[in-house]
Amino acid sequence: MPPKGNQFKSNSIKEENKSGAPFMFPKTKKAEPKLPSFDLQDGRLIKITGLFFLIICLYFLIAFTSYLFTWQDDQSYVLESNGGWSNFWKTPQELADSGVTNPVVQNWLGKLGALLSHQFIYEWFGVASFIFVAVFLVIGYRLLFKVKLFSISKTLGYAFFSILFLSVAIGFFHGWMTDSPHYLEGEFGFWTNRLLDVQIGAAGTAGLLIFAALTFLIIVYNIDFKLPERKPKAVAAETDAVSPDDGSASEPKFAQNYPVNMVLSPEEGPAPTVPPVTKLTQNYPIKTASPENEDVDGTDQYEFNIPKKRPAETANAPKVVPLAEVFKPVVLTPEPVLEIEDEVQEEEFKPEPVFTVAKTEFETTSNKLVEEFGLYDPELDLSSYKKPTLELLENYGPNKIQINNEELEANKDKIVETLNHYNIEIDKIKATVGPTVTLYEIIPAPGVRISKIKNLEDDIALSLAALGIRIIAPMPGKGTIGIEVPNQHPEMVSMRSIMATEKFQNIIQNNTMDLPIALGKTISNEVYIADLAKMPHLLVAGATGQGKSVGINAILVSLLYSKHPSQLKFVLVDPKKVELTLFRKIERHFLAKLPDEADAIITDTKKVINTLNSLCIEMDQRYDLLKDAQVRNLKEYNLKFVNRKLVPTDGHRFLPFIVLIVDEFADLMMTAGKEVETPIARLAQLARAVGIHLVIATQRPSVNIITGTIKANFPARLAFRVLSKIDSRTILDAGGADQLIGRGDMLLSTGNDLIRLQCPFVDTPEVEKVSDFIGNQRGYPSAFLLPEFVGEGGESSQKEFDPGDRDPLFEEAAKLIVMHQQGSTSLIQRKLKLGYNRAGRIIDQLEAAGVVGPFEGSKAREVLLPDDYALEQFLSSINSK
Ligand SMILES: Nc1ncnc2c1ncn2[C@@H]1O[C@H](COP(=O)(O)OP(=O)(O)OP(=O)(O)O)[C@@H](O)[C@H]1O
Repeated sequence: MPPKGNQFKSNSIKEENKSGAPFMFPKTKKAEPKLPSFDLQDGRLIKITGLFFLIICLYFLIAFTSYLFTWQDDQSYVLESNGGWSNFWKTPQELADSGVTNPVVQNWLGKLGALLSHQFIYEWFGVASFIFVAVFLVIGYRLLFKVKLFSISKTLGYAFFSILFLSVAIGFFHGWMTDSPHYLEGEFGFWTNRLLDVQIGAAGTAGLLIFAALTFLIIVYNIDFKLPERKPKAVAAETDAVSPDDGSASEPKFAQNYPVNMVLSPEEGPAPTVPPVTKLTQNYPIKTASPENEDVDGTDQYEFNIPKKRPAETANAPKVVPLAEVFKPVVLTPEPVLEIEDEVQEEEFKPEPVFTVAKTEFETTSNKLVEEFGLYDPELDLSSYKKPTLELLENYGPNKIQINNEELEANKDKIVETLNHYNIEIDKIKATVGPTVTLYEIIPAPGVRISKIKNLEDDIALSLAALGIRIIAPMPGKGTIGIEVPNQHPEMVSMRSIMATEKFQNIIQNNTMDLPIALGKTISNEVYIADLAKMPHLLVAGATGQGKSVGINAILVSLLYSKHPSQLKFVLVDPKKVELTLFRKIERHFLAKLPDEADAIITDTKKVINTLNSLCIEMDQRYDLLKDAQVRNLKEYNLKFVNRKLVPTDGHRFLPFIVLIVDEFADLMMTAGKEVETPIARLAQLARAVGIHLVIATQRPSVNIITGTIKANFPARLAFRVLSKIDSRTILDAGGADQLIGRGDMLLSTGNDLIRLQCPFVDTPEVEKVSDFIGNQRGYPSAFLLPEFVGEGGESSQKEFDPGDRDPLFEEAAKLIVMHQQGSTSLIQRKLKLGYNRAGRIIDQLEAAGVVGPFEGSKAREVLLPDDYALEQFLSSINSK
């Protein structure tokens, strides 16, 4: 909404033009001195009007009261037949001539008092005219003292009805006694009754009056509640509770708010399961369900009837029940502000009470928004986006385990032989053929010590003449000893075969995992899919050429196949510069970057530090948003946002998951050390709840790279083949990774379990096709922008302002910012339709020039110029330089 000041300006310009006068800025008009004007907004006029009403009120009150005593004396003076109002100007002589028997008026307020009272009371509405006094009082009091006795509009409405109704009602009863109009009902009341009598008869008139009275009571009583189907009988019972001349009648007299978790509103329809509240005494605490409360004296308690019998029966024997018991059937929402309302009712009338659980104002607005616009759909911006298809991936091999019985037999024989050689007897042996290794499970004869078998690991490997034998003794949860022997012809697990499985497709379709990553096949040929969001971070290690990069590609591809660009963003760090370049094409869909960065894939160590720190800012901002939304994690937050319970005007936004992938962590640690370790450790410690997850890969899992701090925060670790047992221990806290066979053979440690997996293979051309497929679709205008981070000596810290070098839109941007008093880049971007980079440059210039303050993280920058005038002065000063 444009500011008011501008509206006034444009209005005044319009008026100038309408009248044909030459165009002038309103400023020039200021020169003419003006007399004080009494327009409607002037407080003095209002006060005078208020005073006038109060005087009139007093005048009428005295005149009317006097009329009750003096009307007979003044009758001949005020009668229409004797001259009526024209007598006001007549001399006593003239009055005598016109037949006035008593020319000296007795009314305490003289001729005018007598004439006015006669007009209002006798000729119009009878004693009901006193209601005018009340009306004038309410209006005058409000205008003069600015004190709201009652709502003026309601007062006028009720007064109008009451005057007419009372006049006719009094006329109806008085009509039985007299044949001529009387001051009690006035001529209006008298003649209306006559007319009604002729048309609908006395009974009809009585019916009409009752109907009018009840209608009035219904309207008055239900003024704040909707009850169109309210029975007249119910209203009849309420007559004691509401008085028609009570200006506050819109609220039931006995309504009180109590901090109990629900609203009892008898107006909203029947609820048969709930007993009626028969008595409600103010200012007493509500008793909780305890046996001693059941017999307490009714006057000190809130008592509720359980309608076990018909109302008439329960009226005689009301049973006191604790509030908690009465309200049992209602499912409560957490801590809404709730009220109990009741009314005084006659014994025989028992309306059926109704429970409604009050919705907070906030809930109702969000419900309204959802009704109007539907749920917020984050995918709408890129609604045409298509997820990559399976055809983009290659199908390697038959995808079926080829069981070579000869090999199996030979291996079994060798194992049995070797063990026998060491006097270890075997009861049973079972083989499970996996893609790369076959697991032989041995049940040793009773009495054989497991440690003995474990110690023979190398001997068995030697006798089997195979690399990569791993002995698992005992097999967790199985009571057997496992010997993993590599297959002579390992099978390649293609990414496509994993993606095509029902398991993966179900996960994608049913959204059962937030960040599903396909990690290949287990030793028993099961497809293994993990949820990165639950891990919540992943440390990947493996010697060079063992399949690490393929593994990272597999993780990226799994996520690209399962998520919409609005739900997920990657921050890609690739110090090796070549591994992740394939994903450059998906920048505008899936990548996040620093505001001023040209390239979304970060290869420079300095920029990595800035990006990691920026991610920490993003994390902190997200925590602030979560705190503000009173939720504990990203999922709950987004759910609230989708349900429109959080609105962008409060700074809320839909939060996509952010996955940080670092392909060569060792390189970073060597060049930047603590500068990298600190933000990584912070993110690893805290970022999971706000949807930021890390995948850190390293070739060298030595302790100076994977430090204690980092390791402690990465419970999930993935080891490809490493060169030494020590490396294996560093990464997995256990041996085994050194005995893997490479080419995607890996061990996944999830804290307790160690699972051997064959990583799915996805080749570079496949990745390229997938990124092409995504990149060729319509994307966002730019990559997802991370918060700005100004490091020491960073570009943004140069705050020299050169007026000659300013952007052509500098002035326009400055005006915009001063007008909105909001120093935000996105405002400039939006209003001037600029790209982020240019808008960012302008805001830097504005900062250097002193129009806005420094960057303040998530908040908009402070605007240092208060108004247009200051800006104009400022601009002319820099222009003159
Ligand atoms: N899951 C797999 N299935 C089959 N072969 C694989 C698999 N993973 C890797 N390989 C083979 O191993 C080779 C090396 O893999 P990759 O490039 O991933 O190694 P790396 O660990 O990333 O090496 P570096 O650290 O030097 O980049 C691949 O070219 C491929 O032939």
